[in-house]
Amino acid sequence: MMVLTLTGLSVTRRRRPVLHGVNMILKPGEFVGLIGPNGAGKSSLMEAALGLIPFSGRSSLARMPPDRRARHAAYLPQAREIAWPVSVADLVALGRIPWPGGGRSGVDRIAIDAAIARMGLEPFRKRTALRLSGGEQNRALIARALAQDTPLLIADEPVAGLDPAQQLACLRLFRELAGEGRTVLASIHDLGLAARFCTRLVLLAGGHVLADGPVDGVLRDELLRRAFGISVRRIETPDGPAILPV
Ligand SMILES: Nc1ncnc2c1ncn2[C@@H]1O[C@H](COP(=O)(O)OP(=O)(O)OP(=O)(O)O)[C@@H](O)[C@H]1O
Repeated sequence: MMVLTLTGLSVTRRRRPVLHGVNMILKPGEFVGLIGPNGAGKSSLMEAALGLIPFSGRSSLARMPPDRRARHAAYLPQAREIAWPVSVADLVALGRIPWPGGGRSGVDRIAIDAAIARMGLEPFRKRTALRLSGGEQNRALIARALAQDTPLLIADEPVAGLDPAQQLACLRLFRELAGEGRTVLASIHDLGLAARFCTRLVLLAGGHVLADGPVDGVLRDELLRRAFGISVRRIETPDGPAILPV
């Protein structure tokens, strides 16, 4: 069973085409890193796949009715906006709205507590989410997405603004989710982290998929030069490759 199928997905923004006929199939157990330069179309791809912006082509997710879609995919948008002064626990509980208990059942409470624990947010449970640091707010929003308990997690730059330890914890968690049979699609700018944790990479540039496949096949010099205009130095370490842009 496919978790997400995109066929010929194209997006035009302000009459400018920004995504050109993208095809992508995501399967259970994949942690797919979406890499590419600023403006490549990574956010547009995720927003169109979710049915949040107009597109042409086909997204299996966007075709679902909204209630089913919310039980199939959780989304961490690039803009981390918390609109109201709710507690961290209440913010995470919002992830349960698509489910029958709506955040108040015993099942909901278990999912909420598990998400809070997984993101190390117990000390902040009762604190107003607006009074957290930027990185802590980010973790609370990831916890909300985890509480949604969906087969697919779409995360736009989930490690932006996190300290190095939290970056590792977040990506390790996403890898664990994939190990549990879920699917994660996340845009990541740090190529070294993407290489270490993702099971597959998709390289996007100018709205086109330049490469899609195993990490080593995508992080090739010639492809990176075409996409980013840079070369990289790759240093193999016991923890995976360190990738230094030069
Ligand atoms: N709301 C918008 N209205 C008009 N154009 C937009 C809008 N959002 C993005 N764009 C344009 O669409 C193109 C793709 O942007 P997108 O945000 O999808 O790229 P991205 O790969 O996510 O970039 P980044 O790495 O900087 O987040 C860019 O040229 C951008 O200027």
